[in-house]
Amino acid sequence: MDLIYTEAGFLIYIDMVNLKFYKYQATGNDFILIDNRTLKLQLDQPQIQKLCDRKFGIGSDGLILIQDHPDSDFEMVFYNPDGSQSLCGNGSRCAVNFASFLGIFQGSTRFLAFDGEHQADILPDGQVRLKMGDVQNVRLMADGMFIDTGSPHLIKYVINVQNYRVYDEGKAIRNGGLFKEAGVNVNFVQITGDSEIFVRTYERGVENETLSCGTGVTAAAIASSHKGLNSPVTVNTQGGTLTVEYTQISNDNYSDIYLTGPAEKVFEGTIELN
Ligand SMILES: N[C@H](CCC[C@H](N)C(=O)O)C(=O)O
Repeated sequence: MDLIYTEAGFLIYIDMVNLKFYKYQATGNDFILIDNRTLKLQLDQPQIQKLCDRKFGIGSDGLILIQDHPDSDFEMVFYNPDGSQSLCGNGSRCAVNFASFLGIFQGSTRFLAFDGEHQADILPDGQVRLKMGDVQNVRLMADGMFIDTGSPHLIKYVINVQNYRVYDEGKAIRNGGLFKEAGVNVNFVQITGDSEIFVRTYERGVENETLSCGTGVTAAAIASSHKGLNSPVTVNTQGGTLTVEYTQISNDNYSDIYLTGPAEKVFEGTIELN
């Protein structure tokens, strides 16, 4: 049973709605996007889980609602498939392209996400350049470097990332003592050049490896400044290539952080939502 507002502003109960959705992917990190500006749908965790399920639903690494906001061009509300929330870098880049498709803005935008307001530009080649929040802390831990780029990330450097047991080791760390409660995204990183890395990520809330993770590649690029790499960093992932730029102010302080890469519509459709 859902509560929604009609165009006239009436609050009505509905048993089932034919929900229009759009499917986007950003370097293989895929998302369901819904224009929620009029619908004002409030989804519960079982509905989110079902929509994101790759067998019983549409299938995705997350779900994003686009909503009006009095102080920004729009607000994006992101959910992991398990219903948990955080900033989503690749999802934000998809939301920017979707909001432009909806005619909410052209060229440059300011929108609200889980960790506050972000600015983004759609580049002439269609890639999206997203401004990330500043980073004030790089914590060296036994298991690797911990950096929060709007979602929590652990960075581990490995020799042969292509053959690494990302799922097994990522799952163990994410559910291990230190991170069991809040969870963490685990990024396995191989330095492949003077300003190039390859990143594979086990994602919290997806509870699996994803083909790329925007906040993860951002954290990995920043961590790599402690390994002698400088901005801009080319980050290759299983799903494609991204670029991370930043200004390092001090050992732990980074600002003007930008994540750039493609974000494309794959298909659109409707689904019956109970
Ligand atoms: N799973 C992450 C959120 C999505 C991160 C990733 N999809 C991205 O592009 O940043 C978490 O719960 O911290």
